[in-house]
Amino acid sequence: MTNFNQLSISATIMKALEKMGFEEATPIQAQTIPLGMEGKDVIGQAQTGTGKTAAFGIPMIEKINPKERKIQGLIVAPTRELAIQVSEEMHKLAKFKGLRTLPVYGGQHMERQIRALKDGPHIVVATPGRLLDHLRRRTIRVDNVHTAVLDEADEMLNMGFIDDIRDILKAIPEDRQTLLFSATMPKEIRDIAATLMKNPEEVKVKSKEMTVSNIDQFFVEVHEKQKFDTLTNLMDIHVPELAIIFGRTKKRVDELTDGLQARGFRAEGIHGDLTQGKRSSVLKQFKNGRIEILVATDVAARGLDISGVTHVYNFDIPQDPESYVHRIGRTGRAGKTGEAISFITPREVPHLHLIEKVTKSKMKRMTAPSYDEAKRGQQQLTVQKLIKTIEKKELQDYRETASEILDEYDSATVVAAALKMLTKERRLTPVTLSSVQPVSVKKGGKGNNGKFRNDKRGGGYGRKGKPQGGRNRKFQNKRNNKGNR
Ligand SMILES: Nc1ncnc2c1ncn2[C@@H]1O[C@H](COP(=O)(O)OP(=O)(O)OP(=O)(O)O)[C@@H](O)[C@H]1O
Ligand SMILES: [Mg+2]
Repeated sequence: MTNFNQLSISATIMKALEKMGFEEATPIQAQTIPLGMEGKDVIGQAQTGTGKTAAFGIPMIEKINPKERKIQGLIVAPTRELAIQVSEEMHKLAKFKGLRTLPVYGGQHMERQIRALKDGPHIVVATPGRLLDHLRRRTIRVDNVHTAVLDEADEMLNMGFIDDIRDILKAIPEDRQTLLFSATMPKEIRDIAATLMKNPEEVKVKSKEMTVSNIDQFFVEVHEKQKFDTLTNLMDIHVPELAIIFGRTKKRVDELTDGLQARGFRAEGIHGDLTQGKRSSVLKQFKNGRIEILVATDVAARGLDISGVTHVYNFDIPQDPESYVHRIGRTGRAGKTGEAISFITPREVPHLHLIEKVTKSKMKRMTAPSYDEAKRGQQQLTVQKLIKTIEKKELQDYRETASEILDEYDSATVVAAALKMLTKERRLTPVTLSSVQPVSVKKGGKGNNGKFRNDKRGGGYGRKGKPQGGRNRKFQNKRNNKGNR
């Protein structure tokens, strides 16, 4: 274990780390902060939830001159929610140094954003689409940027983004320092990455598996038509504190959310077709526990750090092993434990093995619970509610009626009736989802290691409307397809 004070970090950042409760540096932080502070280009790979944000954030902050009110650090992240979160973490790390950090993302009011930019932030955390819009309009100047970071680098260098990222990096002075971080880095993408950097140092935190060991991984083999009942049965038994359920498409997420609500779960969906206002409010409700289940497309798969997520359900198994790694990584963060449960239809079994092979981890078989087992789980929940009410001791007004009924019936019968009334029998609300095709292993048997997907860009990234390439052809938008997340 490495102490932060062994890493020559300046006093203002040390103060921030103390305030944030960081006692020791994580392995990726211990290995990349010194390289970053030397000015080296770094490709950093470490498992989900192991503190990559501070690993690139600290060296960036160290290099920034607070007196110069120009953008000196630029971080690009694939989704709006992640840009906001990274910006918040950077703000916490940099506040005693007096740095200003601004998130810039699609779906936000352009005029308001331009005003905030005029305020002179030192660090900007942006999504690629909106950043390019600003570069085209010349409302963001990156001539003074000396540190550029691609968070979720492999995702950003996928087919759908690569041209945008190239254009962004071309606008930044060449003598910049470039830092690329992710939990996954397929070789093909690493090769592309190297072309954008100067003699990058590669740091890969050694571990046998791509996934963290504090996530217990399970799979349930289940026919498509039984998936939904199995899901609600499982949740009645697991009783997650907070759970994320991943579905394959936006429509799927909408249907799942409706179905879960109909069965009495506090669930909301998040995907790229929702307004930014809705996306933000859903995430806020989830973070403060007002909703207990977040149903999401892959738009929520990467980077999001929400404490209290105890369970991740892959209602639909993801196509790419990388996506699997990131999705399940929403639990088991910063040393906490979590469970990941993936639903596999019988035809998807080969795909399960592919994911296990690429991620070098094993999923244990979990049997689908029976309805009776789930019903016991539901009753336990009701019992807990009942006990809470008993402990509140505000029952005086009910005692007389209670003793009257106990004169006529025995106490077990009365309690059983109360439990029945208070327990929502979920089975009584039938839910049918539109059918979907099973995922299949791609030709060649090796699968698609997360590379070169061009079928799901757009929706999650907030690019709405036409490109505005007129002013500056260099920043012409080449991508305008509608994604499925
Ligand atoms: N040294 C540390 N000590 C304690 N907690 C830390 C430390 N570094 C980071 N954390 C906390 O750990 C959590 C995960 O960090 P972070 O989001 O940076 O992980 P990540 O590696 O980027 O994960 P992902 O691959 O999912 O993006 C955050 O809540 C962060 O504040
Ligand atoms: Mg991260």
